[in-house]
Amino acid sequence: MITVLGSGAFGTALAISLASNGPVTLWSRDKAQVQRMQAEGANTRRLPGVSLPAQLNVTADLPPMSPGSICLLSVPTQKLRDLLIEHGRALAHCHLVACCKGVERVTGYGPTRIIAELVPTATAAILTGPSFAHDIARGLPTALTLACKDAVVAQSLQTALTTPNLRIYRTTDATGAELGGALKNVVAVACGVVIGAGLGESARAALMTRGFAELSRMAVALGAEQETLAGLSGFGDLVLTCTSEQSRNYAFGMSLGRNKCFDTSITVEGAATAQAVSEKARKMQIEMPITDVVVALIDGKLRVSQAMDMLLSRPLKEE
Ligand SMILES: NC(=O)C1=CN([C@@H]2O[C@H](COP(=O)(O)OP(=O)(O)OC[C@H]3O[C@@H](n4cnc5c(N)ncnc54)[C@H](O)[C@@H]3O)[C@@H](O)[C@H]2O)C=CC1
Ligand SMILES: O=C(CO)COP(=O)(O)O
Repeated sequence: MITVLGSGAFGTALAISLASNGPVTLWSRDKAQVQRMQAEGANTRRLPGVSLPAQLNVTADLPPMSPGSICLLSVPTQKLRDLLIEHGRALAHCHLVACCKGVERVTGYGPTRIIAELVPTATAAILTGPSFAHDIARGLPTALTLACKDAVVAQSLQTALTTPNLRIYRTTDATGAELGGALKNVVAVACGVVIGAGLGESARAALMTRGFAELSRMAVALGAEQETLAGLSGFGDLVLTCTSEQSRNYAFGMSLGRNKCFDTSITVEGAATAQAVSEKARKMQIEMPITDVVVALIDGKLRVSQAMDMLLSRPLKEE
C-alpha cells in the first residue's frame, strides 16, 4: 500500500495515477478538506474536474506504517520540515519519497537532506521531472525521474511508482535530480518576467539556455552529475516550466513582468529557492546573475528594465 502525504494538486494527482495499480491512501492534515473530498469525490479546490477513483482512500488519520512502506511527501519544500517534525516518528522506517521541488530558505537544504536530517532511519528519495498535476490526474502520458542514493531501493521504487500513464526512470544521483528540479523554477520565474514584459520569445530562449548553464554550474559544484541535469529532472522540466502558462512559477514571473499582483496563496517554489540559492552562490563565489536578478525583482529592488540592462551589460565572454 502506498500512502501520499499532502493533498494538494501534485499529491492528489499522483495518488489518482497510483490508484490504477492498487489501493492508495491520500492523507491530508485538514479534516474539513478530507470531508469535502469524500463528499464530492474530487479535490475541487486543487484539481477541479477530476474524479477520485474508488481505490483511493482519503483520510485525515495517518495509518500505521510498517517498515519498508512507501510514503510520498507532497507538500511545498518550505513546509517539508514542519510535516516531518510532526509525523517523522510514524515514518521512521519507511521509504520516503519527496515530491517537491525546491531548496529550503533557512538552511539551503534540498528535500532529501531535510528527510535525512529529520528521519535518519528512513530511506530518502525524490520523484521529480516535467509533469503538471492536471496532466497526471487526467491520465496523460508523463515521464518522471526517481532518484535515491540506494540503487536497490531506487529500483524497487521505480517499479512501485510506474503506472500506465507515469513512466519512471531512475538514478542514484539524488543531488542532481533535486537541484535540477529546484533551480529550473527560478529560471521559469525569469522567463515569465520576460514574456510578461513583452520582451519576446528570442529573449526567453536565450534566458532558458543561459539559465540552464547557470543552474548546471551551481548544481555541479554541489555534486550533481551533468548527465542528470541534462535529463528529465533538469533540462526536461526547464523546458516545460519555462514555456507553459500552466506553471505557477512562470505565471508568477509574468505577473512581475506586467507589474501585477499575484495570489500569495498559490505555491511558487522558485521564489524562496531563488533567495536560498542566491545566498549560497555568493558564499561559494559562483556567479548566478539570473537568480540574483530574480531575487532583486521579487524584493522590489529592481524594475524589469533595469534587470534586463544588468543582464545585457555583463562582460562579453565565450559561451
Ligand atoms: N502542481 C504541480 O503541477 C506540480 C507540483 N510539484 C511540486 O509539488 C510540491 C507541492 O505542490 P502542489 O501540490 O502543487 O502544491 P499545493 O499548493 O497544491 O498543495 C500543497 C499542499 O501541502 C499541504 N501542506 C502544507 N504544509 C503542510 C504541512 N505542514 N503538513 C501537511 N500538509 C501540508 C497544503 O495543505 C496543501 O494541500 C511543490 O514542491 C511543487 O513544486 C511538482 C510537479 C508538478
Ligand atoms: O514542476 C512543475 C512541472 O514539472 C510544476 O510547475 P509549477 O510549480 O511552476 O506549477
